Amino acid sequence: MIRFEEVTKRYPDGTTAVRDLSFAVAEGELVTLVGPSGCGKTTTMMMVNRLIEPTSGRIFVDGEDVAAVDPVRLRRRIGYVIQQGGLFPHRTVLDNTATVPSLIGWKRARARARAAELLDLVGLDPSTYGPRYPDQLSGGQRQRVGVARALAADPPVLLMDEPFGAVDPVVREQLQDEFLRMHAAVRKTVLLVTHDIEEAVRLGDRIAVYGQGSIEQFDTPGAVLGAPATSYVADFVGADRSLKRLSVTRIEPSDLAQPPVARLDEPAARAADRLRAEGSRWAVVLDAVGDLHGWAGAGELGTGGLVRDHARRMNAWVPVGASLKQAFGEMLQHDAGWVAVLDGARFLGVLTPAKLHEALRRSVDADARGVPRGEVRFESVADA
Ligand SMILES: Nc1ncnc2c1ncn2[C@@H]1O[C@H](COP(=O)(O)OP(=O)(O)OP(=O)(O)O)[C@@H](O)[C@H]1O
Repeated sequence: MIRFEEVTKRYPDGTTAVRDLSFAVAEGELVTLVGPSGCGKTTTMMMVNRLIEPTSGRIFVDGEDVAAVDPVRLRRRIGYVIQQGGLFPHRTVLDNTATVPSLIGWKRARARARAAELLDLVGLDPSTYGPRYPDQLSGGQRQRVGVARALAADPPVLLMDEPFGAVDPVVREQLQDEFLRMHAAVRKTVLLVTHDIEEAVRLGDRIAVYGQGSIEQFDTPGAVLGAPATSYVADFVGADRSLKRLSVTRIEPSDLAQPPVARLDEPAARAADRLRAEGSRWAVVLDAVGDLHGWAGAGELGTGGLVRDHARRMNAWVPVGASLKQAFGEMLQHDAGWVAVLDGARFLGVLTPAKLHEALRRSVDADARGVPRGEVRFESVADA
């Protein structure tokens, strides 16, 4: 959808902002450009909508060389979000959001209806916020309006320059989550600039890590964190990259342990026999329809009665596909030695700290070798 071919930008004062840049962004893909200040990220982005012209090389959007497209027509097809939202201070939120549809000749009522729809999509009630002016909004709300405005004409491509940069970390994480949900629904091709590696990893399908004026590594978050291509990238992603990796590694069924399962209404002695046979000290307890209830220990089950007499509630669970970080968070929050992993309501297995560690190690190995995680085997301390 977006393709750079050997693009160089040299400013009149001799500064080379980017050198021989070649990369491509697939349709519907979200690529983050990350790197230290002054490395050329913004220059890269602004060449896509021709706010900056390259010195040499070519850039294609949807197969068309942008140099051959009228810049005004080009920008109508490309949404642009900048830090602080870049809103017009003297226009209401609704009119700000309706800017592009109005520019391309939509009737006022249609443009405003579309703007209201978009405000709703970014979590702002149009009847409350539509009539306000930008300075009557919080920083996070202004940024949402910026995103709504960029989406208003339904452009296939979205350029975002530090769109969540100007808010505190909590609001920032909220905005990122909302944006990811929205992106999953509307699936635009997105190029997003950030200097924050956490944000790059969290949002990007792939990440371009910039050195000075060129890309040092262009790969998935898992690969960048697990197998940095150069020592520069390793330094940039930081010594705690394994921790960051927790948030991008999704739980797969092959990661899970399968402890014995007992039903609430079965005789405890029968469950205790099963635990003994499997050499386990506890069982996961499911209710009559197979939903997670909690757990029960071998000792208590051995004293007879029904499983329900001994079962303890357990609320630590995550859906399959959640990140290892979420699973670890649940464990800590519930002070639990394991979390259940569910597919909808169906119990799939449990993640223990040892299994979590194993999943992390296998994902690093899988990325380095380019194979699926389920195929990676190794011995862990927990097996010994
Ligand atoms: N108009 C200009 N004239 C001369 N040099 C420029 C101009 N615009 C940018 N530069 C230089 O080009 C280099 C890349 O700038 P760019 O804005 O693309 O970096 P960036 O990675 O987006 O940085 P930041 O994260 O600080 O915004 C920098 O050295 C910058 O000083």
